[in-house]
Amino acid sequence: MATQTIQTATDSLKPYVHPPESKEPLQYADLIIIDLGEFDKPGGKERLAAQLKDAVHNVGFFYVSNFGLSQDEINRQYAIGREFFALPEDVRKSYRAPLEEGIYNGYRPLGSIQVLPGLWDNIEFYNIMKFLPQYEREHPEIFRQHWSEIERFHRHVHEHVGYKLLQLLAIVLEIPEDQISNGHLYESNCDSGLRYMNYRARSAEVNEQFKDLYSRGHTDNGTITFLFQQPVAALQVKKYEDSPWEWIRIPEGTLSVNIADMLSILSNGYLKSGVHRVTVPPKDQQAQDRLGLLYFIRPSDRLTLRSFDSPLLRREGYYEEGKETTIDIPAPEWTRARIKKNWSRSPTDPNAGTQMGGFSVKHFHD
Ligand SMILES: O=C(O)CCC(=O)C(=O)O
Ligand SMILES: [Fe+2]
Repeated sequence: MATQTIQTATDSLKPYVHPPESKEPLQYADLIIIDLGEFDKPGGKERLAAQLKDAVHNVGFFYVSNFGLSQDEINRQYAIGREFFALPEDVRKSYRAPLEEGIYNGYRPLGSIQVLPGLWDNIEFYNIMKFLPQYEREHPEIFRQHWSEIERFHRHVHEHVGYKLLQLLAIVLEIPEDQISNGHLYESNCDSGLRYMNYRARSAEVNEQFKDLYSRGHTDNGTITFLFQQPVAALQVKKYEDSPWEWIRIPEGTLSVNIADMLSILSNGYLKSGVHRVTVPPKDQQAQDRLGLLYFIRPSDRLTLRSFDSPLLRREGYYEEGKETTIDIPAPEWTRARIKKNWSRSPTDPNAGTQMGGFSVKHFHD
């Protein structure tokens, strides 16, 4: 995607200005940065894959730089999100997604889920699924006004950033380079999408009741998650089983990436689904709402849900002939089943999870 300024004379979108960073001394996680500018250079992919190997096996989180979107292009998406969340609640709710079917296409209202028993979340988001006829639905004017710009952004994240990372993972696993990306083609059926996300600030008393949590420790559904840079600290990662929760500070010009459950399932746990949670921001940031921008890549019905037969996994003892994981259902059904579960699980169930096709994932890690 070109880095030209898209603002036109007729464009009424007011620029988005991010709030200042926290001045508090926070323990930030040290994560590697993968420079996608190297990807097309001779030997570049192989060098990047070698650099990535430890992070995707042991941590599940890393950053990427030079991913082909300018700060201006990203900030315009934040500005669109800001306008949407400023709409009256009844208008936002009139675009509700079919959540009970496990589909995030449209609005997910504030307070949909109990974080702790009796305590409803302060999260709302709006997802735009792929720009394909099967995902069309009514959208608020603010999105329609910028529809082609959102489509370019959406496709770029999926087809350029996403495909490249899925190729690097295939190189790490020593399987054909396009094997994973072919199961995630933009034109295929899957529930990937761009998410504008808003956490409404709560009072100090309410934060205390929630044990300072915005969302509990979890791994993500789907294949891979991208989180665009913004300065309000709240996301924390648990790098290793025995490490403390550390804050994520996404450096300017980088994107945070986490490995999600499907890659962990298909690699029999070799690829680590990154464990993270969202807490109340530090004191100097907690009075304001927190606007986020994310893109979720989910597996398509073209992805065969069978363990990757990878020389690396064989060598490392993660693949045993005859004991491969095989899930005999289309991948989008798997990811929808997990979302559906959010509407039926009990907030007091510490072992909430999704089981299907002989495989299960835990919903909480805290
Ligand atoms: O808002 C964030 O920083 C992370 C959100 C998240 O973990 C999620 O939506 O799965
Ligand atoms: Fe998450």
